[in-house]
Amino acid sequence: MTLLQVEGLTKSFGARRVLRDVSFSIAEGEIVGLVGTNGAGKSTLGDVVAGITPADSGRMTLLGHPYAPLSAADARHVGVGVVEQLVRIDPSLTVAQAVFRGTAQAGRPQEELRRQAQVLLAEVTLDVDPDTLVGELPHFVHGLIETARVLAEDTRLVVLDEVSAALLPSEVTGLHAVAGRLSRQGRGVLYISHRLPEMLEVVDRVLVLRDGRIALDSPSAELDPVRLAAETVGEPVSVPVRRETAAAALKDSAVPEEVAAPAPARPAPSDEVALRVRNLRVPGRVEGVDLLLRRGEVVGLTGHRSSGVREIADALSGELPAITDEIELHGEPSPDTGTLRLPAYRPDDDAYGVDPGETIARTLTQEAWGSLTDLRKEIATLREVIRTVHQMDVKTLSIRTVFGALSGGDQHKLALARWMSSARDVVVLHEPTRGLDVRARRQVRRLLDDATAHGTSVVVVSVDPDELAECCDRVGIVAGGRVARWIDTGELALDSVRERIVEAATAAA
Ligand SMILES: Nc1ncnc2c1ncn2[C@@H]1O[C@H](COP(=O)(O)OP(=O)(O)OP(=O)(O)O)[C@@H](O)[C@H]1O
Repeated sequence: MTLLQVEGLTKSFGARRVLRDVSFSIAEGEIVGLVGTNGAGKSTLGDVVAGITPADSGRMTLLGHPYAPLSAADARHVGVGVVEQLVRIDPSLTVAQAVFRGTAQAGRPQEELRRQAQVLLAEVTLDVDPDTLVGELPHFVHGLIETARVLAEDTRLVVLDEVSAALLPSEVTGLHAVAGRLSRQGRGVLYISHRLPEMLEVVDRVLVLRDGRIALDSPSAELDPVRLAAETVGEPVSVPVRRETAAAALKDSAVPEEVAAPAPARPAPSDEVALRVRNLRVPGRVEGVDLLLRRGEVVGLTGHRSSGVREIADALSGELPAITDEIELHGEPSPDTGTLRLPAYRPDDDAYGVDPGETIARTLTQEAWGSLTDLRKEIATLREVIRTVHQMDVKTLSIRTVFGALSGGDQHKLALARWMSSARDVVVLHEPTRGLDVRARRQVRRLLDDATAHGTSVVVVSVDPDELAECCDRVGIVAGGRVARWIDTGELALDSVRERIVEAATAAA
């Protein structure tokens, strides 16, 4: 039976028309994927379904009854729940309080809530004590706590907005198990994601939102990741390749040419050593890591939450005190073997360290703006802003739009572009393509290409095997505070790199 029927939805923000005549349905027990480029309107559509944002026109029915929620609470009341994309839970709550906040069970005795929370957290594969304060946990857990909260409610339809974006493959498997369970219980799931290969493993059907309309409504069995990526952007997509000729890479891949075009191959990094670290230790957490980074090289690091990968990254950027036997920078031994202070980009940090109320123009020119003294300089600066907005394909009508009104992916792209513009030498990037669509991933790769061509070397720390496969020359799998294995990505097709990373990370866990 049809659970949700959506007909002719439209939605605009000011002059920006985001949804145009959107119609689709979700059957009971169906998991429906929703994909689209950054700013295509996926979250807006999810928010309309979940009562967070009202549509301008159109109608919805839930199990055949008219459904026009006035708020998220209203939607929850009739069984529609949502895990929002950039959810930030009050850090002063305990995990158990967070799971049950706003639910019918909230008033029950604490001990009972604790026990129930434990069961729900296990279901979403979150191994934390329910008494822990939310503020003490890394940001990726917020989405999982919210998912546990949706499970605690008697939900008929769940909107999962990019919950998987920050998760390891094993955690994504856990999330998919939850979606599968909801489906077997006859509930519906609207699953929003940019991680297409993983998404195709769990959904029954896929909707592609393009130019505000449903451009494709197809059973997932008829799609593969590259074809779906091409449908998402409405043109052939580039298949990233490195250190081999682009044409050869495409010839060897199983992807038909009408949906895939090769990206220009990046030059191989030079032999010059940019950074060599011997025997890096963080007592009790990192056991002795040797790291060699050549000039212009991109090296990935990944591993399970308790593997020590985060600690290695924190030691590299000086957030954790580390001990080393030797640090060599550009062939010169560093006199100070304990101090590494590589600049690090983290998308979680205070929403990119950017004021969401500031305009795009001001965000991108934070320093230059205040010091501008002549018109020519001012024009050149604004040109540069417009160039970046175009280059990163940010969907906005004006550079005076406030940063916080941009879609999640567009915010991330601009924040990264701003950060990379001053990146020099050796830097650490955490999850540089998280939440980005296939075209935006290519733009980030171009940012990396530009930076590495100018001699910058990059350490990418990531949970996403596709991101690592696309961006890195080598990937280190971390386990037990050491790099257990290096995977050289240069000679391999993307799919095999991805497979090897997942396989090695699973074996090392
Ligand atoms: N409250 C708002 N005010 C103004 N514009 C908004 C608002 N919310 C969304 N928009 C605009 O609507 C468009 C669609 O945004 P939405 O967040 O739905 O995109 P999305 O497909 O979820 O993107 P992403 O993949 O980047 O998360 C964007 O251009 C965004 O700037």
